[in-house]
Amino acid sequence: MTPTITLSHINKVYANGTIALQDLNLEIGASQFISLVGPSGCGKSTALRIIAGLGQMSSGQLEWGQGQTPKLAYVFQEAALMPWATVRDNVRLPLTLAKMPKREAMAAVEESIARVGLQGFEKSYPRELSGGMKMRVSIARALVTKPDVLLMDEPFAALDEMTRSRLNSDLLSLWNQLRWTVIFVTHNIYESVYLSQRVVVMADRPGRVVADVIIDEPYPRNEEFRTSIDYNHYCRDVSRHLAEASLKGADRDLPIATL
Ligand SMILES: Nc1ncnc2c1ncn2[C@@H]1O[C@H](COP(=O)(O)OP(=O)(O)OP(=O)(O)O)[C@@H](O)[C@H]1O
Repeated sequence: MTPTITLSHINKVYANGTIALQDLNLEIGASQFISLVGPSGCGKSTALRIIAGLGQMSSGQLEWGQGQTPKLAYVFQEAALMPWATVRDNVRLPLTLAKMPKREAMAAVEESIARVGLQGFEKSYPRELSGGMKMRVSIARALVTKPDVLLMDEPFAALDEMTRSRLNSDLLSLWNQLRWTVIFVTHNIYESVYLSQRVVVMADRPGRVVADVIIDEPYPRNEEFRTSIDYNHYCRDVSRHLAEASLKGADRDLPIATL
C-alpha cells in the first residue's frame, strides 16, 4: 500500500559539523509525484537518503502513513550495473540478494524488463547498451521488488536531452499505471515541472524548504503540455524561487561587512 510520508523538524549535522538540513518539514501524499530542486549542496540527497534509511537524521521525525515502512527503491544518477552480468541478471540482483529462488524471480524480472521497454536485450551486457538503456535497466532493477515508494536522485542528469525527454515520458506512463509515491531529485526545472504534481524548492545552509509549487495539470502529460503557456509559467515560477534560494546561499558567502 502506498503510504503518506511526513518529515517533521528534520535536522542533519554531519560529523565534520556541516549542517546539511535544518528544520526540514515536508508532507508527501500517497502516490504523489514530487520533485526536490535546489542549489547544489542544499541537502536534497541527504533528505532522500534519510527517507531511504540510508542515512540517519540528527533529530526530527519521519513517519509513514500506514505505520510501517513501505517497500522502497532507490535509483541513482549512475546506473551502477554489474559489467559482467547480463541485463536479466542485473535486474534480478535485488531478488537474488533477497534469496528468492531463480524460477520464482524470473516472472518479476521479465515483467520489469518489459515495463522499461528492453525486451530483446535480456542477454545483453552493459557495455553493449547506450546510456539511456543502462538507466532503463537501473529502473527495471528498482521496479523488480514492486516498490511502494521510488526515490530517484538525479537519475537522468547524465543523459542527452532527447533521451532524458523520452525517459521522462516513459517514467510518467509507468507512474500512471503503478502509482508509486515518487520523490525525484533534479537540477532541471523543466524536467521537474513536466513530471511532478509538486515542485519543492530547497535553499541551502541550512537546507530547508523555501517553496512548494503545485503543478496543477492533469495526467497524462505530453508534448502539448511541454509547449504550453502554462508550462512556461510554472517553469518561470520555479526558476524565480530557485534564484531566490540560490541568492540566500550566495549572500551568506559574502564577508559580513558587505551584508
Ligand atoms: N558524508 C558527508 N560528510 C560531511 N558532509 C557531507 C556529507 N555528505 C554531504 N555533505 C554535505 O552536506 C551538504 C548537503 O549535501 P547533499 O549532497 O545532500 O546536497 P545536494 O543538494 O544533494 O547537492 P547536489 O545537488 O550537488 O547533489 C553539502 O554541504 C555537502 O557537502
